[in-house]
This record gives sequence, structure tokens and C-alpha cells, in this order.
Amino acid sequence: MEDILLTIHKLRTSFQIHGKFYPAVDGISLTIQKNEVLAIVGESGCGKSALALSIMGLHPSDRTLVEGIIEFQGRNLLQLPIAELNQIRGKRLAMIFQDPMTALHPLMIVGRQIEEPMNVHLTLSTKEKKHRTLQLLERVGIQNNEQVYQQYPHELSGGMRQRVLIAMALACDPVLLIADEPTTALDVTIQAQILELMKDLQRQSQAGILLITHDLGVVAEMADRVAVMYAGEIVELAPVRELFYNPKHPYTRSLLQSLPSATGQKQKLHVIEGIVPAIEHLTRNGCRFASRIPWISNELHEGEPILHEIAADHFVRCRCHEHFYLPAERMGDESNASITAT
Ligand SMILES: Nc1ncnc2c1ncn2[C@@H]1O[C@H](COP(=O)(O)OP(=O)(O)OP(=O)(O)O)[C@@H](O)[C@H]1O
Repeated sequence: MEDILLTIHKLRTSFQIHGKFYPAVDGISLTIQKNEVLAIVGESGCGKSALALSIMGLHPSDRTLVEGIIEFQGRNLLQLPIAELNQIRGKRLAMIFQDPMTALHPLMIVGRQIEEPMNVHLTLSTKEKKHRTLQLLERVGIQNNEQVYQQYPHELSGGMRQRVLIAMALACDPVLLIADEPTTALDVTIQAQILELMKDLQRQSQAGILLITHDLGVVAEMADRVAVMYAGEIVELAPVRELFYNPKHPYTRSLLQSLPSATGQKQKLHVIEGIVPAIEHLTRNGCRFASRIPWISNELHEGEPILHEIAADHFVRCRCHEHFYLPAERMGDESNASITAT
């Protein structure tokens, strides 16, 4: 168990809306090991970013309540004084943000920005910092590193900016990286390059990665294990192959059904109708997915759904999956009976 980097236990992150707190992350427990890529997937609004920012301690404390345990290398981050948290953030724990344009300072050359975490965490001379930064730029695949060191973010392409952000995250050799939709802002070819780069770097460094994405293609490419989130909860957790070949929870199955066919054949997408309810309107008792699969009767859901281990390392919430079918499957004609998203 010494390979466990992060243990999250019953994490609840609530936001204040009109004077009341509503959980966006609602009782999540997870672990991440050294050298493991754990993907968190789910559609917009299910709580992925709220989870990532909770781990990094980046929610404003006046409007957010973060409860539970986030144990990183044996210490509960939620109870650390800010000065001690700052010793960890940017050093052993680092984050790659979604949009490099907003994450980078527009008026500072990129070399200096990569050096910022080194200023805080490492005792290096100016020359050593520059040397390390040039090496980092090279590591993230930037050949003309001397030139890029001197450039401003707006002078670089989106893919180059994302490489710079990755270099910045790696500046102090983190053991755990949180990557929140790291390729969403990029076009498809550049996405593939950045994913390849992240995989290479991860192999070299043996770091753990918590990868947040709504893109199942990215999950298939990168992840060792996958946690599927719905309405603030984990509804399924499994090794990546098991999840893709043997999905159980109705939500996971609907996510996978909505992937276009790999053969390129035209087929209707099978997506379950509806969206994740807003946190202030969410019914929190019973199976949170029940309202989106009304053809499954109420008594087939658990009153208080828990995660069941249905195979080695494969967990599914609520027994409703045992009775679930897509109407298209029941009719035996997938091409006619699709359910479309709103
Ligand atoms: N600061 C905030 N104040 C109030 N509600 C918030 C705040 N941040 C997020 N929420 C709400 O919490 C829920 C989860 O949001 P979150 O951003 O974590 O979802 P997500 O899965 O990361 O979605 P996306 O993929 O769109 O980023 C949503 O209902 C969102 O509206």
C-alpha cells in the first residue's frame, strides 16, 4: 500500500447558492497509486472540476465547504495550514489546467513563468533555473527552446502553450499531476500529440495522474482505471478495459453507446435523454439516475444506493444495473429505437 499517493475519503464539496450550501461532490472516495492514470469521466456539471479544485485547495473558502479527507502522501490536505499546503502545491502536487491562454500570464515571457514554481520550491541560481527550464522545454517537445523561453504566450500556438503549461507543472518533479481537460482546447491532431507526450512523461517519471475529461477517446488512450461520475457521485469504477468491455451502470452504458462507431458506419447515437440536474435541484435520495431511465421501475433501484464490487476492482452503484436495458436492445433493432439527447 506504500504506492498509494492519494486517498480521498467521503469528500463533499458544497457551493453556496442564495445563502444555502449544495454539494457538487457528494461523498466521493478514491485512491490513486504511483504510476497510475486514473480518469474521471462524466458529462458537464457532474462535479469533475469541483473535485480537482478541492484536491488542489483552490476553492474560495468563503463560498465553498470542503469536507472529508484528502490524504496526500500520508497528510490530510484539508487540515494543513496554508503555508504547509503551499509547500506541497506546485511541487509534489501539480495541476495542468484546461485553457493555457487563461492559465498563463499574458505579460510575462514563458521562461519566467516556468521558473515561478522553482522560485518557491527549489534553491537554484538564476543560471541553474534557466538551464532547468530549457531542459523542461526540450522534454515537452519544444526544439527551439532558447527562442520559446523568451516569448510571450500570445506568440505561441495553442499546442505550444499547452506544452509550456505541462513544463510548468513538471518544474519541480511532482509525484501527482491533476490534469483537468488538458486537451479540450486543442484541435484533434495536436490533442493526440499532447496525449502522447503526457503518456511518455508519465512513464518516465512514474507519477500518478488524475485525468479529468468528458472524452472517452482520451480515457481509452491514457487511463489505467476509470471513475464515472454522475451528479456528484461515482457511479462506476473499474480498470479501463473492464469498463469499456463490460460497462454496467446505465449511465456508463449510455456514455459508451453515444460513441460514434469505430467502423465509421452511420448509426444513430444511443444517448439517454436529459442532463445532469443543477446541484440546487438535485434529488439526493435514491438512485440519482432513476429519472433518466423512467422505463426501469422504481422498485428495481436501491433506496440508498452504494457501490457494489461486482468483479475484481469493478464497482457499480445501485442494483438497477442488473435489470437495465436500453429500449433499443429490448426491441432487437438498434437502428430504429435510439433515444436521443436533448
Ligand atoms: N463556484 C460555484 N458556485 C456554485 N455552483 C458551482 C460552482 N462551481 C461549480 N458549480 C456547480 O457544481 C456542479 C459541478 O460543477 P463542475 O464544474 O465541477 O462540473 P464538471 O463536471 O467539471 O463540468 P464541466 O465539464 O462543464 O467543467 C455544477 O452544477 C455547477 O453548476
